[in-house]
Amino acid sequence: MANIKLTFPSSPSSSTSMQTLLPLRAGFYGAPLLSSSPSSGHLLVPGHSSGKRYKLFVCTASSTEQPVIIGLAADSGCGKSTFMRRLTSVFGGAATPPKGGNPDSNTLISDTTTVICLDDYHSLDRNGRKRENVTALDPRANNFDLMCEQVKAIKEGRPIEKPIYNHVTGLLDPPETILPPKIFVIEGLHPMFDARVRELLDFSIYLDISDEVKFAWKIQRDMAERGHSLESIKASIAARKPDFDAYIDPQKQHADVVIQVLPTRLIPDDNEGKILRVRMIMKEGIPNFKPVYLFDEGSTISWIPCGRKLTCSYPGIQFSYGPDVYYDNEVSVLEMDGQFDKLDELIYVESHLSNLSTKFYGEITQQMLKHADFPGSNNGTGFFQTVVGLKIRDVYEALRAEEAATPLKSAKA
Ligand SMILES: Nc1ncnc2c1ncn2[C@@H]1O[C@H](COP(=O)(O)OP(=O)(O)OP(=O)(O)O)[C@@H](O)[C@H]1O
Ligand SMILES: O=C(CO)[C@H](O)[C@H](O)COP(=O)(O)O
Repeated sequence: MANIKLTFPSSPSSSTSMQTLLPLRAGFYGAPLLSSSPSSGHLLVPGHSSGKRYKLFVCTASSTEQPVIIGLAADSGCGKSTFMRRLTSVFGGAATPPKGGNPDSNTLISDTTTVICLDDYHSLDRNGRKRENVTALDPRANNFDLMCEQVKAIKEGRPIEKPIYNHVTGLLDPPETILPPKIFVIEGLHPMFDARVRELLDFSIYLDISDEVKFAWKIQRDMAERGHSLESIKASIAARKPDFDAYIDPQKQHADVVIQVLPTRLIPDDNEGKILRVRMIMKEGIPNFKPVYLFDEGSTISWIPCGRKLTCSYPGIQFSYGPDVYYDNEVSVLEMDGQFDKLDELIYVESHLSNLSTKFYGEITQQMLKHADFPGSNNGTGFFQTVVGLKIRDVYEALRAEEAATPLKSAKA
């Protein structure tokens, strides 16, 4: 059987560089790599007697990089998309659906990051769920074997043919090809449900939106923007609740960071859900992750910022910080209740926090100002989501550095 030499442009653009080809990625097509030469631009693979064609692809990730896998769990309509937009912005570049692909794809791709939505692993489409009388939250409506197999493949640097759940038609569409990126985010209902998938995550986040706030957000979006009636929104939340409690909510015990969103305590009996108390619950002892702290690490602190330095109208703003225990795990909790009026004054708060993982003074404030129009930019939801974005950058850089320090290990992995 003759070997095949695949030749590349001699001066490849940065996005099609030979150096971006991974041995493992070539192997995916049944073509184990015999040799490669970035300088002369070739890749040698064995010929195939069956006449099967090799499908050639080029990835934008660097050859020795193993993708970092991030899990983001939350119920539908709880701010996952907003969080993802903040995250991809930290790494630079906008995230867009795969070019030339299915217009109803749920995937978002930016220079460094690919975000897939786990709804794509629904094994039952809308009709199937109706027939079987199960919700999309029920594990029986989802294919965890395939999810596990494909997340593992990406982690090992191999592309996948991922199904697409079409939210417009309620049907399962033909699959799309996903190439291993530098950062692979799996977002949706169940990223931490299956222990095998959980094991593959390098970092995990759970967006924990209280029922009151979820209701307020649903009304805002589904009633104001999508024309749903109040009764139908209430009915949809009630119908999901038992499965949400059984299958989605328990995942928060596994998350490295939980962003909990609650009604404010600054206004007695507030039920508008506009002013929020947001808590960032950060697990201690997670590799490459240092919890943020206020003033003094490990102390219990309550802080009402000076009104002359941080303008905030009624009901004001209050921070607290301290150690706690969450599902038997030691955690640090940073809390912000209330909202700020002038986004640029956030620098005052930023300068009082430590372990923020910023690269320069004021980076968080700059990020927040960049996306002032995103929901939650004047309160703790946007603030803490931005902090977690920087923490993910930290995890990514630390894993890259570890890989660089042990090149043999990463080549063999
Ligand atoms: N931090 C926030 N503050 C106020 N409202 C918010 C916030 N985050 C999200 N929302 C509201 O919730 C809606 C849904 O947000 P987003 O699209 O980010 O959620 P999602 O989890 O991706 O939703 P889905 O899974 O249904 O696509 C927004 O349109 C907005 O109305
Ligand atoms: O919980 C959800 C996650 O986004 C959706 O309700 C689920 O994916 C089903 O989608 P649809 O309502 O479009 O059939």
